[in-house]
Amino acid sequence: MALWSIEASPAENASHAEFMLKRDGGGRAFASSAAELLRIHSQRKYALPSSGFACLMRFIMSMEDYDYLFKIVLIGNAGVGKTCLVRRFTQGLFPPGQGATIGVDFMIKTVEIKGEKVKIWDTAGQERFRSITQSYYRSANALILTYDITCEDSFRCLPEWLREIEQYANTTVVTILVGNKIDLSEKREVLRQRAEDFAESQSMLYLETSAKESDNVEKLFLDLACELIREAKQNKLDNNDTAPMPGEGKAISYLTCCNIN
Ligand SMILES: Nc1nc2c(ncn2[C@@H]2O[C@H](COP(=O)(O)OP(=O)(O)OP(=O)(O)O)[C@@H](O)[C@H]2O)c(=O)[nH]1
Repeated sequence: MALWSIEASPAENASHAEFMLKRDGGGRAFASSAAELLRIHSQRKYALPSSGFACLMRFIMSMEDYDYLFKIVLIGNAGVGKTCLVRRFTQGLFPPGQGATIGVDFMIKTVEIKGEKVKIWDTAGQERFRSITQSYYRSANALILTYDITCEDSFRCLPEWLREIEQYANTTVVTILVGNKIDLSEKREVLRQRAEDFAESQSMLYLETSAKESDNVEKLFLDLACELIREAKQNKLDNNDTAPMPGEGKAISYLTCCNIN
């Protein structure tokens, strides 16, 4: 795996660049914002080592203006639509012919929720690269456990994913179960009631989405962000803390709806 390092400008001939991403053994890229840097990084399909990932996160936190930064990680079988959900939310598009994610894909979006600037950092990883993705969801504030409603197998694997969560994720992480691809309802293999029952048995909320038609995608991410803000504020009050850090959220047993505007 190639190793990347990050340097802040001024870098030579980088009039628009604030960030420079340098690859071990040659190769570099410039970006004018941390979000662009992440996009370049993910397009080039190289995974950062976990130390690099932590470094990148610290860098973003120090360089960009925000009130909160939340890391939301999507997990679930390959092909259930994790990357498409993230793309729909962060870029407002459904990429035609979305290829399998190599390693981990990062995307970042800043939203304003009730006057607070919130950065949501999404990652979606492929199951074949679990050793990489595990280190990424260790510091997650929220996990979106995703399956495909037209694929029984992806639903049957959920207990396996829950074991991973138990093993690797922060015990206080917020987890939500998502059944994606509801635009393909004629091909549905997993009844909604069955999924709701399963989610309830695991104390998770349940939501059905379509990355393709954009159904419930905004709701999914923004409701999660709302709840994470609420928890972060509560933590701050409890601990007299100054800044909410990724992975420091407290247990949340359910999500509350809130108006975004
Ligand atoms: N009809 C429909 N197709 C979808 C939807 N979401 C994703 N897809 C398709 O499902 C396939 C897999 O989507 P991805 O987003 O790459 O799935 P993934 O879970 O990120 O897959 P990996 O990167 O391999 O882990 C692609 O062909 C998408 O076009 C959806 O909501 N509806």
